[in-house]
Amino acid sequence: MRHAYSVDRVRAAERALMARVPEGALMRRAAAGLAVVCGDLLRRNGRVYGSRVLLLVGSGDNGGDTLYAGAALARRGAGVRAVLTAPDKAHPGGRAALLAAGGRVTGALGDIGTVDLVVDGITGIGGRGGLRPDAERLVREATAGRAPVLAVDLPSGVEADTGQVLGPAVRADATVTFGTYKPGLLIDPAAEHAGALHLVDIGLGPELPERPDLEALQYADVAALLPVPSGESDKYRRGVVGVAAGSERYPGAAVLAVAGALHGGAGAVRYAGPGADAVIARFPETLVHPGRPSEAGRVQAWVVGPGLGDSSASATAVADVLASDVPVLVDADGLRLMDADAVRARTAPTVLTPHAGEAAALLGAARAEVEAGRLGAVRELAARYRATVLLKGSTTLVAQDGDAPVRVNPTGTSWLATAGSGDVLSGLTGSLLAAGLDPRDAASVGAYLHGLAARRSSDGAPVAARDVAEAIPAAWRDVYA
Ligand SMILES: NC(=O)C1=CN([C@@H]2O[C@H](COP(=O)(O)OP(=O)(O)OC[C@H]3O[C@@H](n4cnc5c(N)ncnc54)[C@H](O)[C@@H]3O)[C@@H](O)[C@H]2O)[C@@H](O)CC1
Ligand SMILES: Nc1ncnc2c1ncn2[C@@H]1O[C@H](COP(=O)(O)OP(=O)(O)O)[C@@H](O)[C@H]1O
Ligand SMILES: [K+]
Repeated sequence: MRHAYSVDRVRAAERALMARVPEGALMRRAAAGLAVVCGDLLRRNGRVYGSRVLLLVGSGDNGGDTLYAGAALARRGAGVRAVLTAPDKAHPGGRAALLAAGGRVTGALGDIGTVDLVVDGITGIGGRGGLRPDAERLVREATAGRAPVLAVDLPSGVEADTGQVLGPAVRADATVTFGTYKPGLLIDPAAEHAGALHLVDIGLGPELPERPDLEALQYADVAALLPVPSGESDKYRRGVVGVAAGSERYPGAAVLAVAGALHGGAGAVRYAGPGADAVIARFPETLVHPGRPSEAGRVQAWVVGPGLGDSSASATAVADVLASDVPVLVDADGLRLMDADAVRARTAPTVLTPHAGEAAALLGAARAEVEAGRLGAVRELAARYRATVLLKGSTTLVAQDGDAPVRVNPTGTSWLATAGSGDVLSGLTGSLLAAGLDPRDAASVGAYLHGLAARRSSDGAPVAARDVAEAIPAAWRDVYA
């Protein structure tokens, strides 16, 4: 599991650790780790000795880390120049170390044409509200060349706790972060500014609380959660998932949701609705019923919503499913048709899977607001609907009502932004629910496999939703291996 902690908790842990170690030890550890990554980057296109490194140094400890790392590079023969945003406030120890190692300190940027690496040490966890105008100008000019940009702790200007980008911010090729990930490194739009992530251990682990603010499943976590049949299993014990999706107008949504559901670990898929003929033509293994969900037979979880359209029959299907006593996943048109009180009154789990536009409609906000502040939006929805909420998009987040950490999905590709791929995800996730995963696990494992399947089937080229569904078994095998 990859964890992220908010700034307050990072600072509290740092205070506890600092009380136990010699003064300056943490900054030395951070700077040493930073210098190693700088060295690796420089060696990719040459070597450290004789290379030219430009440090952008702010007035806090983020600048201090950067100056000490610059000193280490200067000792290895790099030509290191530091531009200070506030010369009288730069970290005195770091500045002295750089000068003693033969580095230079200036107030002006000078020629950037020959620079091999730009290190952004303007702000870390102490930065707020985007870069100030003078820092913004410096960053713009310093990063106009071809040299890679490495951010220290965080790309300066992004919000560490939320992933918001409230003003101008550094765009880095890579970020070296200390002690633990911060939420902003994992959530777009800030995550897009961070590039490749490197975590440097400074000994903070034992001081951090057990429960992170954010977590990301890794291969091994997902493998441990996948429902795998045993000798005792039969199709009913593995769970039956019901799919209430599609309409005369959108029969394809029914087919795609069923395609996802067939690959999610349930033992059987029941389909209820007007797309029965289309479903059976494509997937003869489906148990179909042309009428309402409550008459379709017993299931262990329902998926309702994709392609339902607006008819009275679709409203009935949503109400039917919400009245059931099994876990329910509501997606797409179902999110519009559902009665909020009926959702809140449910005793079995409910999973809502909106994209940003649907989330905005549920919150009475603008879509852009949701996209800019995903973490706040997903938490708010989970609390309002007393549900598990999977917010789709460039960063998929899963939040549950209560204080469990929010999950951020590490897989996926922007090629997933294609019609129908959400239908596949809802079927897949519903199938995991029917197989017995708890709602938070089902949603995060569903998103993980879906993203991996998309990457596998895309491999850098456009994909269609059905390609994603077909690649789910390969993604499953990847994880399980
Ligand atoms: N606290 C610790 O024990 C450790 C901290 N470390 C480093 O220290 C950093 C935190 O240091 P600080 O708390 O001094 O804070 P920062 O260095 O992140 O930033 C604070 C400084 O930036 C200025 N600033 C704030 N917002 C700005 C903006 N929008 N534009 C331009 N300047 C702005 C402030 O005036 C302040 O002087 C971490 O990110 C990390 O890099 C590491 O050395 C590891 C140990
Ligand atoms: N920019 C993006 N980067 C990564 N994944 C994305 C992006 N945009 C959308 N997705 C993913 O693509 C899928 C689209 O789902 P959805 O919006 O419901 O589409 P549809 O309704 O057409 O099925 C979701 O899994 C979502 O997370
Ligand atoms: K920084």
